[in-house]
Amino acid sequence: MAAAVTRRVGLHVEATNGGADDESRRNSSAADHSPVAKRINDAAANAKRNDVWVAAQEGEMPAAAGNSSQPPLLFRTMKVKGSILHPYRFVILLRLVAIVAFFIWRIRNRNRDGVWLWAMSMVGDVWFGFSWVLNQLPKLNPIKRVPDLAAIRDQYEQPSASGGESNNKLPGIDVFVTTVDPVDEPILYTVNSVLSILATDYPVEKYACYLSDDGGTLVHYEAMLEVASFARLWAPFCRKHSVEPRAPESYFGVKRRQPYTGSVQGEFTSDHRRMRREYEEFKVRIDSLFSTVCQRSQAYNRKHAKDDEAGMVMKATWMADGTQWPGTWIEQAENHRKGHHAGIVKVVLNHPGHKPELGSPASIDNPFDFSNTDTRLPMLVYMSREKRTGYNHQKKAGAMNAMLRVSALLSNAPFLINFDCDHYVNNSQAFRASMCFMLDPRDGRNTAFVQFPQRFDGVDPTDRYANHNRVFFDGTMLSLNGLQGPSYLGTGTMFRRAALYGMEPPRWRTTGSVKVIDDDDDHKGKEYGRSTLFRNAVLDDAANQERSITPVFLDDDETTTISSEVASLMTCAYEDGTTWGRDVGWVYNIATEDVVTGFRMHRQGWRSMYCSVEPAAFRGTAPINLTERLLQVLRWSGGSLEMFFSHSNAFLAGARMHPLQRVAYLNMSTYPVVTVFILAYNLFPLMWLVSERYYIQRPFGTYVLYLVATIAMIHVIGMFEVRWAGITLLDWCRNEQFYMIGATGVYPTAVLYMALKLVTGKSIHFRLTSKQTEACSGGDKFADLYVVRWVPLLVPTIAVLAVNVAAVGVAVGKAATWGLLTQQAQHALLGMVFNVWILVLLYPFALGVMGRWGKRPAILFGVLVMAIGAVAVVYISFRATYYPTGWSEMETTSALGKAESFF
Ligand SMILES: O=c1ccn([C@@H]2O[C@H](COP(=O)(O)OP(=O)(O)O[C@H]3O[C@H](CO)[C@@H](O)[C@H](O)[C@H]3O)[C@@H](O)[C@H]2O)c(=O)[nH]1
Ligand SMILES: [Mn+2]
Repeated sequence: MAAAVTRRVGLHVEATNGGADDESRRNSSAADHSPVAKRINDAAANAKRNDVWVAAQEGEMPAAAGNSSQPPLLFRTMKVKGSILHPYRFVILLRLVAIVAFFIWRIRNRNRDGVWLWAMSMVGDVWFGFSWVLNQLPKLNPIKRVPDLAAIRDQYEQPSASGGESNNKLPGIDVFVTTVDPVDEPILYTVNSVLSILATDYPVEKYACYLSDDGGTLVHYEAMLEVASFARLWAPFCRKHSVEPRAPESYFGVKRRQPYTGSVQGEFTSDHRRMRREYEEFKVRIDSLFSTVCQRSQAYNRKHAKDDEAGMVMKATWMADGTQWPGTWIEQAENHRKGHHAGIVKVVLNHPGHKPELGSPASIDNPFDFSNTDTRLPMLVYMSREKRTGYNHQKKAGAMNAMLRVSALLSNAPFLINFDCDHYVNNSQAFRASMCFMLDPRDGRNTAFVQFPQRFDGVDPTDRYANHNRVFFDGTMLSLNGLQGPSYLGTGTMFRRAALYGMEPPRWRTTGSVKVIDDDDDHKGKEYGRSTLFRNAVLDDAANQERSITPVFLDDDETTTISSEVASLMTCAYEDGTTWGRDVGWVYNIATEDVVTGFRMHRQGWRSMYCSVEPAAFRGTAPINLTERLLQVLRWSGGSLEMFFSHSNAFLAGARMHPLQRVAYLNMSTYPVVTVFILAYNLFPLMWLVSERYYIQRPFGTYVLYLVATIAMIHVIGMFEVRWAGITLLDWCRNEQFYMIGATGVYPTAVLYMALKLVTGKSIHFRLTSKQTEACSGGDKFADLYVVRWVPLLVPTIAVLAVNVAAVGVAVGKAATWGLLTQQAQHALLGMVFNVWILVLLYPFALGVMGRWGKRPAILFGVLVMAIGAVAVVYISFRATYYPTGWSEMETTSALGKAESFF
């Protein structure tokens, strides 16, 4: 019943949003023709939507030079309307008062017997209260910002009168995609990610796409060659018919197609059909790459073995042009294995030049008529940094830093966007949308990064393990957006290159110049490394933030110097003796590089912006397998504690960080500690199993009353957040449940890990989150949900489950022994409410460890009832055997509980 209600609320909210989407989609198609009309429409749409959010004023306008008019604002700011915001803040205040009163009351009513228990629980409660404050304070002022695509078009993209080179002033963007393994991170995701980037709606000559392959596998490189050739059809097709999304797998997977918004509807159906066939063939080619490479290599190896006098069979992996692949080989060999191979850069697609190139009309060879469509493609680069044994490669952060340097020489865009290989561009206006924040006349120059929410495909419909994480992506992030800005979340983020280089934000620069521009060459060498070309690129970056990209053609003979310089930028040794990984680039020596990298920028005084658009800008995949999900949360919580014990501790942030932003970071780096107390409380019923006499606090009735009140208030606050964040009740419940699952099983491990690291100085290796693969699931889309992989991480939560089931059993047993109306039974039942609540929270976990049986929750309930019944029976018979004449403790207990007349 409850589930049905939730579902209905969910549907309702979705329907409302869906309506708004249609509205904005219609608007965006009209926008190309009339920006003014769009803005009017937008305002109307907003008026309809503003039952929660209302317009707000933000920032000072820069003084207009002379009599010229003010530059237009590129985004609008919204705040939560007063009738929701004020009561929300009031309840928070009320709860603050309540917990203070609670502590005072507890101290006044100290237990004289069992002080140790009382004191321990007191420490726990103080921590609960404190961490709640850390979590709640930064949420007082949520802000939403809406990019104005029409305004940025008006200002930066005037069509040129002559129709030749466009008069487009949008700055350049380097797009980074990281991958490691073509199997663990299915190559189909990676090629879709790159295709969606190549086909996105941003001027092609103004962005470049880089794929970093940490595995150094030939299959990845050849996949990029296939992508480049397929994109010659795919990108013009997307442009011609304005299709969305532009990742083919999702595009063809969409059930309900959007209304057509292109300009040649007549040709759409046949183009679409042909394109689908092309894509199917493309997928077959990608699938067969593994065997193609293998067979080719075998053939070459046999041939060379014949040529070779000694007849030695080589085990090399060969490229199509008959040369050996410099990266890792299928059969491992010296210098060609994982973690030990040369660096590789290959420009797969060169910079396209500035003039649009229309395609040809349909012909026998080419069934698509692209005669009115620009067929150019942006620059595409494959790279794999050098790896050597004995070096710490710093995982993703190391890969990102290598890309940051290499791209500085090849295209040097002032902005960059980074994606994990399992994320793709879902809304082709996304790049432009984030640019609205970077170029806004108010505080754009001080904006280091624009973070988009992460949205996921392939999550089971009820989102058992809270993969969508809407409470975080829509609640927490909008709150930070009202402070200094959202934290960096690792993927779907646009950066200002200068901020990654560790430069100061303009508003904090004392002179007009930037830190990097000083003539002390030695100093720069220490910061950025030896490469002069790279240091010059850094200077260029500091000088001009609105530049286009500066293409370099690696194949050119004159650019051999650049080639060798690029090679040196990718070596392991390049960073030796520099500040890479600390003051420059992505931050090292931590399990999660993302939050700390953003933190470094915030402490320098940069701000960040949250950009949530409809339809979602980017989408990705998330682990729906319980073990995978828990391991992911383990890495995050471990990384968060590491952050606390590092130079990135929030207390050390310095004066430029917004005070509440600092509180938020403190919360982000201490939250797993709560597990100590949660575990203690959750396992406490164990004591009730042994004896009746343990009380945390007396008078027990008042204590419970306080608990119920403070917990209820958390939920009331939660309901306000559900309302302003625009999420569903289900999202919220899942979040509560997964919090408990994490806090009982994962956080203890994280705390232990951190303690070990502090003592031994050694950190543990976290593995890659493996992505779900439909291929191995035999048709069941959510098969991963039903696979249990046993890891020690599961044990504490199972223990908590068992203890609480037993406690319910004992409570039932007591009620049966003493009769419902006795005080013993009432206390037991009251305690039981707590146990049942824990069980409800852990319900998804229980389903998860059941594996395939979890498909039928009825079985779980059956087992539960039996277990509870069994414990109850054991209790009753135990009582009957040892206290056959009645309860000797009865008098003691009621004597102790004089003040418990409440019940
Ligand atoms: O040695 C490595 C290891 C990882 N990666 C890439 O890093 C990304 C993230 O790794 P993954 O294992 O998928 O982590 P997730 O848990 O899925 O990622 C989340 O958490 C990470 C921080 O722990 C963030 O960096 C990610 O952006 C965020 O999506 C992937 O693209 C990998 O290909 C590398 O390039 N080199
Ligand atoms: Mn991921």
